Amino acid sequence: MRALLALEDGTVFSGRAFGARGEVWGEVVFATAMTGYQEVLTDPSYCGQIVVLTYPLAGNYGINLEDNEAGRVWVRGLVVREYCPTPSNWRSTCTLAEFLQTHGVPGIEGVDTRALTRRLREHGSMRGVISTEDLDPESLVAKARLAPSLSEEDLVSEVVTRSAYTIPGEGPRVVVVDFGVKQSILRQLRERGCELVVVPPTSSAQEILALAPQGVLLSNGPGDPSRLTGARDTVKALLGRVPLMGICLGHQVAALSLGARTFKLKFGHHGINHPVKDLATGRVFITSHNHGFAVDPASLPPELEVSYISLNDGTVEGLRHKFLPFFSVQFHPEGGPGPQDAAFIFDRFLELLQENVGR
Ligand SMILES: NC(=O)CC[C@H](N)C(=O)O
Repeated sequence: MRALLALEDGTVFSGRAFGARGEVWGEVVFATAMTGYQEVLTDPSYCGQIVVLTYPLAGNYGINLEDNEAGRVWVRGLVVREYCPTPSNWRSTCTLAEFLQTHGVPGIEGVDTRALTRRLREHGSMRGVISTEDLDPESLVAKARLAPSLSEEDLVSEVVTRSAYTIPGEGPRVVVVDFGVKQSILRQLRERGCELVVVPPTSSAQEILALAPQGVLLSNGPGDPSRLTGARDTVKALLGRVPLMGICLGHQVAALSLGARTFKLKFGHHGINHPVKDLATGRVFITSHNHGFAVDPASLPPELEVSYISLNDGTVEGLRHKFLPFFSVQFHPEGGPGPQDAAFIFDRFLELLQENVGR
């Protein structure tokens, strides 16, 4: 069955449908990881986006029961060069197309993803529509132009927990403020023995402090961080009262709470081999990235310092507070997908909790 992908700049790509039938719109972004499509599809940070995989073959190792980052697919649509309907892997329980069908998400294959990626790289991320129903290119382009931008959508409230829940552990109690948390982040904290209380992002500072946490983790999540003014004020009230760590959206919200600004990157960082440099040691780490926004270094207040930068484009990739127990990373120390070379960041967080015991 034929499917079309139309972009707001008027470009239309024709391909074959796989996965669910239907029509979806979203911000079209390219992701450069060669593996890890299951983690990408289920990462709540991708809510609102149509993902183009630059690696030309998808589906060859199927879908398994262990690699989900959430209980459902969050990307709105998937674009690939070639879909493999015959997966071969001992863990595979279904095909990529079946997985997309189950979750009602359309895929389109047979697209010249190299040409598409070059266009996104030149023009920046764009709104787009995938359809298996409306095969009129002009009408689809018009729909792409009418679609809301990512910044106009309230995506965080779509993906988060409605009520708090606890994951038991023998170690320090950590409150995770859920903006769309990935399972891999919770896993990293659980492996270090933490007792986790995952709370909705609408929780107030008093509600969070009433849980007597030894630390608070601000999670990853979808959309434009500058929309989250309530969470920004909550983080401001928590700063200095409890050790804090932010990852990706959590990092951006924390920066905003300290008066910094965020801005939209042209086409974002979505991949698993992004080099970042630790400015304190000069050491370089290969890290997993998934962000379309970044903190403006010119807007940082004097009490915040940049701890990591991207070696690809100089983007701020980490922050540290000079006096208060707070640090954050824009990249993903948990991998999922991607290398866990920077998983020691979670150890740093636990050290920060220990340092602050009894304060
Ligand atoms: N993975 C994330 O938390 C992404 C943060 C934010 N939505 C961005 O695109 O920059």
